[in-house]
Amino acid sequence: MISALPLAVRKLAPRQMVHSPVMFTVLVGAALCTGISVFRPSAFGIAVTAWLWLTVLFGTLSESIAEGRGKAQADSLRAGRKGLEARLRLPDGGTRQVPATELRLNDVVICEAGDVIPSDGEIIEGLASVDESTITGESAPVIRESGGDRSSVTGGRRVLSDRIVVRITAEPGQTFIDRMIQLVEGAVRQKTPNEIALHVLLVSLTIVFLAVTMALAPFAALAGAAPSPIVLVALLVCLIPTTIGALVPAIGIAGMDRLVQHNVLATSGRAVETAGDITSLLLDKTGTITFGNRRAVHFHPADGVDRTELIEAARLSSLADETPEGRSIIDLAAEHGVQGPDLADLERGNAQLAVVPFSASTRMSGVDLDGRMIRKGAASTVGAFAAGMGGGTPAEVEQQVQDISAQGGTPLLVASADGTSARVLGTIHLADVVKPGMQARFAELRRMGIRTVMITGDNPVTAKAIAAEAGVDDFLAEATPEDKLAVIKKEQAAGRLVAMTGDGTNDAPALAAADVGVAMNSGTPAAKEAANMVDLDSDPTKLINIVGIGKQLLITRGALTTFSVANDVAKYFAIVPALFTATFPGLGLLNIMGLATPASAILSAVIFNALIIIALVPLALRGVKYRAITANRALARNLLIYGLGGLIAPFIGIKLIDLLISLIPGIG
Ligand SMILES: Nc1ncnc2c1ncn2[C@@H]1O[C@H](COP(=O)(O)OP(=O)(O)OP(=O)(O)O)[C@@H](O)[C@H]1O
Ligand SMILES: [K+]
Ligand SMILES: [Mg+2]
Repeated sequence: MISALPLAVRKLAPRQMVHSPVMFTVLVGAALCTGISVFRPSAFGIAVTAWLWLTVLFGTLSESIAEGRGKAQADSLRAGRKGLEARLRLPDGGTRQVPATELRLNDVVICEAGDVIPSDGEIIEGLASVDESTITGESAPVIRESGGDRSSVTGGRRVLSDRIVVRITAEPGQTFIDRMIQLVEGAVRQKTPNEIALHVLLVSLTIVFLAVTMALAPFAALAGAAPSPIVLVALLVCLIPTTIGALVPAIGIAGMDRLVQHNVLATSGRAVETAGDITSLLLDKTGTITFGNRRAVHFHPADGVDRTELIEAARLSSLADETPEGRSIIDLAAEHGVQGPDLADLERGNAQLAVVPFSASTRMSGVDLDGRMIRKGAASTVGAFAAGMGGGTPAEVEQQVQDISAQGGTPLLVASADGTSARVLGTIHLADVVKPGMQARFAELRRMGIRTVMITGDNPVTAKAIAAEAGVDDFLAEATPEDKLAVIKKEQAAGRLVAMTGDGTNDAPALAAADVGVAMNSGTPAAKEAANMVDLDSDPTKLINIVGIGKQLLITRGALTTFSVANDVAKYFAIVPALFTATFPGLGLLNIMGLATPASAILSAVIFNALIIIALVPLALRGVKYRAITANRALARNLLIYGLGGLIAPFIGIKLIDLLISLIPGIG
């Protein structure tokens, strides 16, 4: 608290204060009372003035305590980057050592085992194991490689083995760590829609109570008991919602901090709050529910096809395939002793070569080589390709496809055609592994009332097997990027709030359209750019924590608003009767508090009003405990606890302070 003081004092500048109209009103009141106290000093006036200043200071203090915690996080992030150097690749092929902070978009750098990756980027060549341990986590080596959906790297992580060539994807100051630093320091905090709504409420209440207080003066004057300006200011400050006005920034900052502690980076507070109301979660399969290192494990030739012929065709179709799947096929072929020729050999031999790259829409890849069309891909599309040229898919191949799919593997059909006829040569078995612990985590999401749907480009049988193994509620197979987007639009049209988790470039449109888009940190730069959150642990069930944080944020703000407003109402009934009992003896009946004097009643209320801010700072930072109950029940519970608590607290607090004050001579 002490270390947050200097910042709190700096925040007292009027330019900063206008952002919070409630606290700005208190600031103006404090200044007014200071002026009056200078010209007409009284013990009461000076005491009230001092406590008004303390009220403003406690307000800025709560905010700077929250920011201070973020700053400590930010400093440790910065420290990790200090003096970081990069090996920049020059146009002539040589390299030069430059400070990491000078790297620009599209620069190409080289990282070898032991190097710290200087900035965010995409691997364009090579494969490496990278220590993805995050700010809070422990060491977690993962494989990153060019070509597929696991191609992005984050600045500040260490390469553990091998060598990669990385194209920088972030301008200086725009990297992940930079954005995280800005976020935790509160520099880019924009008001969320909920915060704006609350802001409007607070401004309205302030205006209403300003009018009430001003109206009180002439009425009281008519009755011959004109209150002094200091009393009026004190009354106003007690009535306007200072508690919540002071704590709102701290609540928001604390929510963002909690997210960073869970290794989630959010680009907006809005997404975090929306997460609290999510009812459906759509997930990509490969790389999100599974690890995404889909590798070829087996070649199954069709009856009458030589195994080597299948392997050679599979290998040719993958020569120019930059995806990890494609490269794993080349590797498996080599294990079977099938090696040359490679692309360069073919070009040197003047072969007629056209590459057909893989796309998630065609679900197929391959080459056209000297009039021969070699394709591999999803059974449905390659089957249709062969059928188009009169080549049927043999029954045993169909069976093989079913068998691989039933095990949760991805079958790729290999076919070869020459323009007049086509043959299906066999299948390649791609295997992938479901990330551990998914079942229990998806069950937890179900308990929270969130429906999980896996959307995959894979075939329905594979999708069904993986869906069952992971324990999602539903799945959609053979989905194109457009289908993924359409599912989100449909859910949203039905009035549901949708979260999407994905890792691939083909997930980017859906990630952007979803109310909450969470990209896996292992994913492509496009996916991470489109999403409004990135999970550094690449855990698709992290949404459980995100939802919890979102709900907690909303509940905390709601609870403290209820408390604050109830508090102000109670203060009104505690001090107004005490103020006018002398003038209107009838009000004596209402003066149940039996406060010592009108002056000590006012001062006690002002002191209570200031102290309650400090008393609630820990709750604002920690957050009100979130339980998995429905929103209505949570609301009812909070109204009861914080509403009732807010009504009762001032009566007790003010009475106690009044007792203490009445012991001090000179006031009242
Ligand atoms: N390199 C490749 N060459 C040919 N076909 C491929 C290749 N990679 C994948 N496929 C086929 O295309 C289908 C869809 O591709 P992919 O799995 O990338 O789509 P997706 O929509 O991202 O789904 P997922 O949820 O599995 O990530 C795969 O199921 C597979 O049949
Ligand atoms: K108040
Ligand atoms: Mg994918």
